[in-house]
Formats: sequence, C-alpha cells, structure tokens
Amino acid sequence: MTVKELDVSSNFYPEPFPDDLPVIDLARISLAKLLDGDDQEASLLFEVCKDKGFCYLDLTSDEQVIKLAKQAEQVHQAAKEFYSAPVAEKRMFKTRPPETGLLDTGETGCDADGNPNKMEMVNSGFFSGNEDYQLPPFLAPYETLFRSMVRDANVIHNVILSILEKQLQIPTGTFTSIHKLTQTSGDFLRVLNYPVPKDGKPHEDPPTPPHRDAVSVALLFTWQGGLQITNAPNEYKRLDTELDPEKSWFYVPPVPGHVIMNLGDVMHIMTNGLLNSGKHRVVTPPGSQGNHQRLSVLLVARPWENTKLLTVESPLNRNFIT
Ligand SMILES: O=C(O)CCC(=O)C(=O)O
Ligand SMILES: [Fe+2]
Repeated sequence: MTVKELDVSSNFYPEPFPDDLPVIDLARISLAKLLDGDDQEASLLFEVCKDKGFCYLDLTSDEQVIKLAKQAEQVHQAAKEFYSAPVAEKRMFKTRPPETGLLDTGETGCDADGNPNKMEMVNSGFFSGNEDYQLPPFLAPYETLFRSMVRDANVIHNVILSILEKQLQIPTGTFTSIHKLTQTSGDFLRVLNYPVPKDGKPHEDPPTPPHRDAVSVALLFTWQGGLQITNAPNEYKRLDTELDPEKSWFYVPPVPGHVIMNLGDVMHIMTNGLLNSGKHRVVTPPGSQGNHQRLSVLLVARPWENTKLLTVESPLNRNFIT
C-alpha cells in the first residue's frame, strides 16, 4: 500500500492548512529505514529525541506500517459515529475500573446539555496485561480494530526504544523489556474529539493546554492543524501557558502518510534529561479548518507498572543534571 491509497479526500483533510502561519519544520524519519537498520536514520532519530523530542515518522514506504495509518483513518470514521452517541451513553464509559470518567472533559467544561465545549476523549486501556477489559456498547464494534492498532503501534514503539538503547550505549532490553504488550501497564489508545466552537471563533484557551506526555513514546494521527510545540526555553518544570509567550508556539501540521512521534516524561526521567519530553498543546484548528470537528488518534507506550523510574547509566548521560 502506498500513500496514494490513503484517503486524502475531504473526509479526512477538510481544508488545506493555511500557508501564512508559523510552522515548525520537523524532521521526517523513515520507519522503513529504521526497520532496515539504517545507521544514518537511527542517528537522526536520536538527534531529534535529544532536541525537540518530536518528529514525523514516514509510514509510506512499508506495506506493513502504512496499515497503521489506514487503520487510524478507520478510527477517524468510527469516531465521527461514536462521538455522536448521546452524552449519557458516552458518560457510562469508564477508563479503568474503579476510575471514573472515561469520557474525560477535563478542564474544558460542558454546556447545559452535558456536551463538551472544547474537547472530549476516550481512552481504551483494555490491553497490556488487561485482556478482560470490556469496551462499552458504543465502542464494542471497534474492538478488533483497536486491538490490532495497539499491537502494531507496540512494534513501532519498540523499534524506537531499541534504537535509543543502541544510541545511548546501554544494554539491549533496558527499555524494550519493560514495554511488552503482555505486561500490565498504562498503555492506551486515545481518540480525541474537538467540536467546532459554538460561537464560530477560535477558543481563547487551548482545548488541550500545554503539557508533556506522561508516557514513554507517543504516536499521534491527526488530520487538521491545531497541535503546536514551543521553542521557549526548555525548562522542564514550566507548564504554565504564561511562561510560553504566544509567539513561541509553532504549528505541527499533519502530513499524509506520516504519524507524529514524540517522547514522553518516562524517557526524560530514565535518561536524566538527555532525551526531551516535548511540551505541546492543541489550539482550535487554524483558519477555515476551525469550521470542522477535529479528531485525533493517539497510541502510547508506558512501562510495565512495577518499573522503578530510575536513571539508566549511559556513557552519554553521566554529567547530565535535571
Ligand atoms: O489531540 C491532539 O492532537 C493531541 C492530544 C495530546 O497531546 C494528548 O492527548 O496528550
Ligand atoms: Fe499530549
């Protein structure tokens, strides 16, 4: 399958990304080359992980991996359906018993009918050592699809983790042995829905506020702009929007056939700050893209839940101070 076979029609990319906005030119790394053991591509990945902690992974030249992009499109289509379910039905969805609120509206609030103002999400945490997890009726038809994506994403997560092991000159398995699908962990597949603003104007506060991901590796499929990363000084503890001036934020536009990869806090902690957990946020899609519901699909790896998050000794990180 090639990128041409991905549906880049109006269903998925309703409007072009405006061409007059600050955009970050992230590296595009070929997953096929990484799978082939290409040293140059592996070094580029390592540089990206030490620097912005974000890149595009090109899925187009490998039949097996482009499947994941195709499946993300299927989830996109499914999400259009399942997010239109009555809010009462969606609210019955629980993340992981006994936690409540699988339909998590977080800080973004709801209108008088209980519909989210800015963003809603479902996190499916049935995998990774939790095979008995039951999806609620409105998601049950997609279980096979979700499980298949989670398996395929786990392969990619581990390709990245094993390259990072080599580049850091640490024992093989240091990261990969704690990211197996059979181990109980907080891995999840998340589908996010950003409804069109009711007043037709971009939200003043970002629907997904600035944050770093509390994960090891994240893979994000999205079809509209809105995701931004900052070039403000990379001080790990600064999460407050006011500390990152508006002009420091740059869009990460979606690229067909590519998935956005970022590292999370686990990799930052285990490398004593050598690898970057990139700060990001999501604003209302720019320009006329804002007239369309924005959907995204996130697949994350987290370590086995008994893992102690200690710094791994590497010849490269001895002198690094968090
Ligand atoms: O919706 C997106 O594009 C990104 C969401 C995100 O950053 C997250 O859920 O951690
Ligand atoms: Fe995030």
